[in-house]
Amino acid sequence: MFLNVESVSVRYGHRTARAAVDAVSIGLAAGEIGVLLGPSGCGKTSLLRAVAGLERAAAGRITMAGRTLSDAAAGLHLAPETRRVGMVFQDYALFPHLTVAENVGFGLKALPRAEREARIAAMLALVGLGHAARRAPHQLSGGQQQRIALARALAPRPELLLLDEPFSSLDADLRESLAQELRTILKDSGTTALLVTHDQLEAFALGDVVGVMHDGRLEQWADPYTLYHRPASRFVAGFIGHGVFAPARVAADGGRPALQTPLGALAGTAECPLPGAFPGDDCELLLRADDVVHDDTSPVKACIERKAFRGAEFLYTLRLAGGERLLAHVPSHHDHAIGEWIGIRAEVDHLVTFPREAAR
Ligand SMILES: Nc1ncnc2c1ncn2[C@@H]1O[C@H](COP(=O)(O)OP(=O)(O)OP(=O)(O)O)[C@@H](O)[C@H]1O
Repeated sequence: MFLNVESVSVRYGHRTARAAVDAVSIGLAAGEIGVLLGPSGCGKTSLLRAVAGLERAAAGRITMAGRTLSDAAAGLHLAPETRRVGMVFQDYALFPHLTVAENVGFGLKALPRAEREARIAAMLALVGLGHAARRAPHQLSGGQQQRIALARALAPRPELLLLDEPFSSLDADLRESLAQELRTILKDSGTTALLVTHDQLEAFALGDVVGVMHDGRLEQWADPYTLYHRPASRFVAGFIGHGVFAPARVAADGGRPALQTPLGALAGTAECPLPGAFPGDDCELLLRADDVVHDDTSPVKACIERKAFRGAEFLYTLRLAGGERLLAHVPSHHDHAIGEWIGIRAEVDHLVTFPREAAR
């Protein structure tokens, strides 16, 4: 791997304080985009800052392209400016008294003038703002300023680009288009990048690999498809997408093993074998809103408790006769009233089960 973060911990204050980052390991291949995702306070920014060298790792090692950047056991900690790492922060902090071109050229002072100007022009072209070179930052929109911040960070050819919530001060529409653009720019320039966000759509739009953090720990480090369809923990399953945990039981269905669920028996497949030994064969099945299909011919009926319009679809909150609650995405031309009973069935491609939690 190009970037290796090995069992890194970050602690603020006393050695015995709870770790903000607790023995986290991740790796990125050259040119890959990694995203750290998780709720506020889970430690994403602290991990990013440890990679940047802005925080000292209390334990673990960080290496990049064969160089050791941090090694807590050996007491080694390279200063941020010697790590060949570029950074883009949330508040894009362009220098207001410099032009756009001067901002982009800020880290290139050591280059001969002609080379420097060529690099500035190339970076401005990369972010689609070649025409804005002579403007002042305040003459640009928020999204344009953030693209200049990106050009400025990429100009000195960092080996790794770190981005901390780069779009959080922008409005939702702009965020989505910039996320797509950012991915194209990073891929076109072959940049290896690690980005922090709490927005899962942004993480999925950008990341080749996404890490979900919770209470300082890394719960899973995987591609977006795997995170969604094969969450490794109950926390990841609950944090990503819409879904519920339905009580289920491993039992025989006409002699074949099956999972008995409130929506009927579901058979395992070679790809998704039925779970092995749950105590008493009881477990909980993750049922995502897109695993539950509206079907008037189904014998299973559910009452609509709530519905949220999402344009192309509704997100229905449903209650079965037995009291279990489910979520379902239903095309928005199926506009049923709250309180109405509709037919539903399960269409589950991936059986994801967890041990049943006693207190639930
Ligand atoms: N400089 C600091 N001094 C003391 N504690 C800190 C410091 N920075 C962060 N923490 C604590 O470390 C934990 C992780 O914080 P961190 O900022 O890394 O989380 P985060 O996931 O990036 O959160 P957010 O999305 O809100 O920025 C939190 O409990 C936070 O209060």
